[in-house]
Amino acid sequence: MNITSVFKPDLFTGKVAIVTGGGTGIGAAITQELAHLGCDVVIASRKEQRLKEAADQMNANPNIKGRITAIACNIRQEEQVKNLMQSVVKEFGKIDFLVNNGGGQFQCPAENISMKGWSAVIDTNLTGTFLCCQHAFREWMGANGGVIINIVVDMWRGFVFMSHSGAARSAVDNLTKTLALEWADKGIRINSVAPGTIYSETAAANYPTDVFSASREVQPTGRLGTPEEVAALVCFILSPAAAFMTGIFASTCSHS
Ligand SMILES: CCCCC/C=C/C(=O)SCCNC(=O)CCNC(=O)[C@H](O)C(C)(C)COP(=O)(O)OP(=O)(O)OC[C@H]1O[C@@H](n2cnc3c(N)ncnc32)[C@H](O)[C@@H]1OP(=O)(O)O
Ligand SMILES: NC(=O)C1=CN([C@@H]2O[C@H](COP(=O)(O)OP(=O)(O)OC[C@H]3O[C@@H](n4cnc5c(N)ncnc54)[C@H](OP(=O)(O)O)[C@@H]3O)[C@@H](O)[C@H]2O)C=CC1
Repeated sequence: MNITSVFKPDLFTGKVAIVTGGGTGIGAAITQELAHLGCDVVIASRKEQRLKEAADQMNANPNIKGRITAIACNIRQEEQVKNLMQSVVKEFGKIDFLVNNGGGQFQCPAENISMKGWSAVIDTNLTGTFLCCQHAFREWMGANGGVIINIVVDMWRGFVFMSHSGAARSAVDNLTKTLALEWADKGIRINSVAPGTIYSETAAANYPTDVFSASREVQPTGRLGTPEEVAALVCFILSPAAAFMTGIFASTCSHS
């Protein structure tokens, strides 16, 4: 994977981040960029073997200065989220950054979505994000401050055939705004970021048809975005350059 850093090489030296879904696609690019800038990163998701292999592969990159550690966690399970936050504080002594990137959905017309499928998407994207924010607050950030980024989608004009995800992400954006207000006096900044339409092998594997190629022509840039371009925006918001930015929705591209 490429690293496209435009920041100072030691920007995040000494910092500790958690990136959910940090072993694949956009999450892996965020992880690599953070580690390139000196941050220790804990990546967390369900598929432990794939997660560990991703961490090993990224740690083998000679351009990485931070250490990348894998901890299995299903963000839908509160005990696993609590364990993730407690393990990171125990091993690294703090949590400076939390990037709630783990999530996703399947395409299905609204009238055909089963209750189980609806719940899986809401529990992953809304409740999972809430649990990660809440337990990061309880275990570290409430007493020490920090920066949180919630990865959402550009759902403002609807999210066709992904009504469950559009509803969950819109709720996450509102949650972001509320937490920004509730937690500002604790030194916590929290913003949401919507990637434009970003191709990666793992993202594409979730769709039966080539939805990414199909959406290329409606992009104002005439091309899809890259995971590295989302990582650059995330690193900007985590950095002191965005110290006055909280409760904001930002996107790498408004047409998805
Ligand atoms: C225009 C181009 C797209 C641009 C925007 C791109 C946005 C992106 O987000 S790309 C990233 C895509 N990555 C992912 O979505 C990864 C994560 N996704 C998932 O893990 C699943 O989609 C999940 C959110 C549904 C969670 O999966 P899991 O907990 O493993 O649940 P199951 O697979 O067991 O499914 C539970 C339940 O959900 C229903 N269901 C699942 N897939 C489909 C489907 N393709 N069609 C219809 N219904 C589906 C179904 O009811 C499942 O239960 P069972 O029937 O018992 O299997
Ligand atoms: N690619 C795109 O165009 C866009 C992507 N997004 C969002 O960006 C984020 C990253 O997507 P992208 O990199 O493209 O796709 P990927 O499919 O590569 O990434 C999804 C990640 O989420 C993790 N994940 C899913 N469910 C859970 C769970 N219950 N607990 C913990 N981790 C979980 C997966 O790991 P595991 O399976 O091991 O749990 C995987 O690493 C997602 O939230 C996605 O919806 C938003 C807009 C556009």
